[in-house]
This record gives sequence, structure tokens and C-alpha cells, in this order.
Amino acid sequence: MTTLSTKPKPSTLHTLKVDPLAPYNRVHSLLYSLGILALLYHHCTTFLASPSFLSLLLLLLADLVLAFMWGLVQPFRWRSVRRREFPARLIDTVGRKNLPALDVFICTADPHKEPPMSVVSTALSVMAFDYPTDRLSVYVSDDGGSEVTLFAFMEAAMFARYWLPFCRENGLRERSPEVYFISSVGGNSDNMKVLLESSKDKDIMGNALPNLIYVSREKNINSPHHFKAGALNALVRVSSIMTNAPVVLTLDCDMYSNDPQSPLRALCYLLDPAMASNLAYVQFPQHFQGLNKNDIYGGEGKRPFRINSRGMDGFGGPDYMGSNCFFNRRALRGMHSSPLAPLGSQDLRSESVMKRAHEVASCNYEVGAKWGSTIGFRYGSLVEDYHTGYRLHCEGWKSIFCDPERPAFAGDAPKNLNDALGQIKRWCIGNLQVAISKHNPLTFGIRKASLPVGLCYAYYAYWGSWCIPLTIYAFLPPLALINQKRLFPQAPSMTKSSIVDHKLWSVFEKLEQRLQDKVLLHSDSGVSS
Ligand SMILES: O=c1ccn([C@@H]2O[C@H](COP(=O)(O)OP(=O)(O)O[C@H]3O[C@H](CO)[C@@H](O)[C@H](O)[C@H]3O)[C@@H](O)[C@H]2O)c(=O)[nH]1
Ligand SMILES: [Mn+2]
Repeated sequence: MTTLSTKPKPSTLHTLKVDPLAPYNRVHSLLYSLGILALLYHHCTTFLASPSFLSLLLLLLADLVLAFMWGLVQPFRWRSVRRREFPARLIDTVGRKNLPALDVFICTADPHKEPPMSVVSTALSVMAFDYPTDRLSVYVSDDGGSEVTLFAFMEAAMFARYWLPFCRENGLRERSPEVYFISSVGGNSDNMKVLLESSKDKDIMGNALPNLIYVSREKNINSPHHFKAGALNALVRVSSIMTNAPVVLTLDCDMYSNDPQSPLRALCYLLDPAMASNLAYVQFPQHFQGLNKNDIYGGEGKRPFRINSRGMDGFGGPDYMGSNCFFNRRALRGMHSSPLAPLGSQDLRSESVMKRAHEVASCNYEVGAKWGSTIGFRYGSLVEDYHTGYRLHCEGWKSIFCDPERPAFAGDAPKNLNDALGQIKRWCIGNLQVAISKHNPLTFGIRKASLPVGLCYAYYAYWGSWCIPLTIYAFLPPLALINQKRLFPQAPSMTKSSIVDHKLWSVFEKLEQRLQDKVLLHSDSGVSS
């Protein structure tokens, strides 16, 4: 096994630039906070004297929540950074043959919602990474235990082996495997198959193929399976028995690799000796395709996925976003050294390796162990990604946001209202689960990570509270109008009214975003070393 100990010269592999707009953002923050304080003061003084007590109380509540969320947003803008990395220099300094092994984890759960063919193309896209194939392994976790998916992968293994000839001769099989296997779904028992083994399976040109391993872990109603975090932890264990690569990429089945060089970009950080000791992961943003014209469900997520991540990168690193993320395996092992070790240089298909792999994937393996609390992906929240990244930051790990010009990964965002609402609901609840746990970012995070990192995570933890001011401002003014009640102060102090204030705020935000985009575009095209 190659480790992350190769020593290229630091700083030649990547650069960092602080957003030139940061000082203006800081001045804006300070001035604006004075404005907010004045507004709240005004609320308090008018509120007791007013006849419409209830409506003013609601307005006060709305503005308090807005002010609170505004406060939590500030660290994202305080020191936004932009990084660049130079994969060619990595190859020059380290050499292709010294690159560390890479294990890729792909999660799928539902063969109806996540068509097996698209899961397969996700796997094929990473198998085609510009990376030594003898050090590349792809693990697929199928929580649906679906034979359709397994069949698709057996086909994919063939497809990878014969690649273009297969493609040409059979004319890219369009016939769906679902037609044959529609009725049988694998149920609870586990299933594990080594579909391709690098040391044995060659493509038709005689080159080694990456390892391809299908894992459908055992599930049982009596033991919690912990959803995706549980699936990923099973893969962490199975892979440490089989290949134990020091670098692990997690990928959702609805994403695919759009740039074969991205592992090299991630390694520009993971192999930098100045960073390696406490760097937990390198996160690439999620890019989405096929959003509808005006992106009416806000699926692009530019602010959470890119702008906020750059902001957090100025203070210790972005949150983990569940996909497109290269982990240092050490960060997933927890503080205590784990008893998992690869079984020497045995064949992946050998009986002893398979036996041990089945053991560690079984649903009782975690009983009484620290998986999900201090080891691996963390349990206890519907958003295991946010929770895992947050806890790692609290334990002193750092992360890096890597956002190259050519999107490294692309995929699908929810395309209809139902899915979009379902996703947002899941995120809000999952974040709130962290807020009401003993690991609340405002109490625990600020102490364990740092003030700005704690505030950023708190922003996401309380993200759902936007609904309070939004609901109040949506209903109160029209109701007041219908009932002919006056809600806001009269003309002279009108400029101070909260609604105007709010409008101004969104204008400022738009302006700021435009400026940031301009500067980013500019630096994308300008900087070179
Ligand atoms: O029991 C489960 C449930 C889900 N998944 C997989 O988890 C991934 C994400 O699930 P999805 O339902 O697509 O959620 P999204 O809202 O699209 O995902 C976003 O939010 C999730 C929760 O925060 C993150 O894990 C994802 O990476 C992030 O893209 C998919 O690959 C699923 O196949 C499992 O493996 N096992
Ligand atoms: Mn998804």
C-alpha cells in the first residue's frame, strides 16, 4: 500500500488568494450591524405604545430571526478564498508510479428512483479516471439489494473490459435489464461480488482494469442500518480489508466524473506535507445539469455549494457535501486505531478475504463499537454529510475546497416540486437534529472548532428558521391591509421600516453576489501561478 508520505515541495502544488472584496464586505458588515441594532431599538420603543400589539410582536420576532441569521452569515463573507492547484507539477514531483491508491465509494439505494444504468455510468466515469488502474478500486454500495443493479454492474464489468469493441459490436445495449429482473429484489441478506480484479482482469488492449466491487450489506429490522452513513461505513470496512487505499472518494449515484484529472487535483493538497497531517478531505462542488430555465426550485445551489464553501475555506475548510469528496482514510478511522487491516497481498476473490469482508459488512459488526460516533461517517442526523464534516472540524481536522474551472463532477438536482420540497425538508430536519443535540454548533462547535467555523455550521443548523420571517412577512402585511390596520410607522420614519430594510438587504446581497461572481470569473481567467 502506498501511503500519503511522499514528499513533494510544498506551495508549488497549489496557491491561495483571499477575495479582494473581503475588506469591503467587512465594512459593510459592521455598518449594517449598526443599522440592525437601530432597527431593533426602534421596534422595542414603539412596540409597547402600539395598539396592534400582536402584529408588532410578530414583526419583532421576524426581525430578530432575520438579524440572528444575518449574524451567522457574516463569517462566510469575512475571508472568502480562492484556490488553484497544478496537477501537472504533482506528476513531475511525485511521479505517476508513486501515486497513492484510491478507493471510490458509490452509493445507491433505490433502483426505481435511481436507474441502475445511471449508477453504472457513474461507476464507468470514475473507472476512466486518468489514474493508474492498478491502484484504483470502485466499491458500489447497493442499499436496495437489487438484482437489477447487480446485473447492470455485471454487464458494466464486461462493458469496461471490452469497452469500445463491445460498444461497437453490440451497439450500446439499449435493452433494459429491468425487463428481465423486474420481480426479484434481494431483501435483507448480504451480497458481495468482486466483478473486476485489477491483477487479473485486463481490457482488450491488455491493460489492467480497476477493481470493481459490488456490496449490498446485510440489513435486519432488529438493527438500525443508519441509511447512507451506515452504507458508507460498511464500505470503509470492506475496502480496508480488500484494498485499504489511503485516499477515499465518496460519490452519489446521481453524480458522475466530468474531469479525469480530479484525483490529481485532490492529491495536490492531500500529498502536501505542510497540510497532510490534519487534512481530512478535499471537497469539490456539486454542479447540476438539466435545471429548468429559471431554476425555479433553486437547484443550482450556488450559494451553499460554492460561495459559502469558499467562505468556510478561509477558516479551516468547507463542510462535507456528501458527494465529490476525497477523504484521507485516516480521518475516517477515528482517534483509536481500528482493528481493520488488509489481509496481506491475497487475491480479492480469495476465500479468506471474502469471509472477512462479509464479517465486517454484517449488521452486527457495529454493535458496541464507536462507528458513527467517533469513527467513520457520523450517525444521528438525516444529513450525515453535514454532520460528519462538522464533527471532523470539531476534532481538529481541516478541509479544502477545490473548485476548478472545468466542473470535476456533475449530476442531477431535484427536478420537480415534490422532490425539491422533500430534499429541503430532509436537510432542514437533519440540520436541526444537530442543533438540538449536545453538539450544537453555537455551544460545542464554537468551543471545539473556532468562532467563525462554529457560526458557519450554526447557520446551516438553524437554516430551517428562515421559515419564520418568511411566513410572517408573507401573511402579516396583506392581513393588516385587509383589516385596515397600520403595521408600519408613518411617513417620516418610513425609511427605517423593516420591510424597506429587508428589501435593501436583498439588493445589497444581489450586488455583492454579482461582484463576487465578476471577481471570481476574473481570477479564473487571470491567475496562473
Ligand atoms: O439508505 C440510504 C439512503 C440513501 N443512500 C444514497 O445516498 C445518496 C444521496 O441520497 P439522495 O436521496 O439522493 O439525497 P440528496 O438530497 O439528493 O443528497 C444530498 O443530501 C444528502 C444528505 O445530506 C447527501 O448525502 C448527498 O450527498 C447530497 O447530494 C444517494 O446516492 C442514495 O443512493 C444510501 O446509500 N442509503
Ligand atoms: Mn441526490
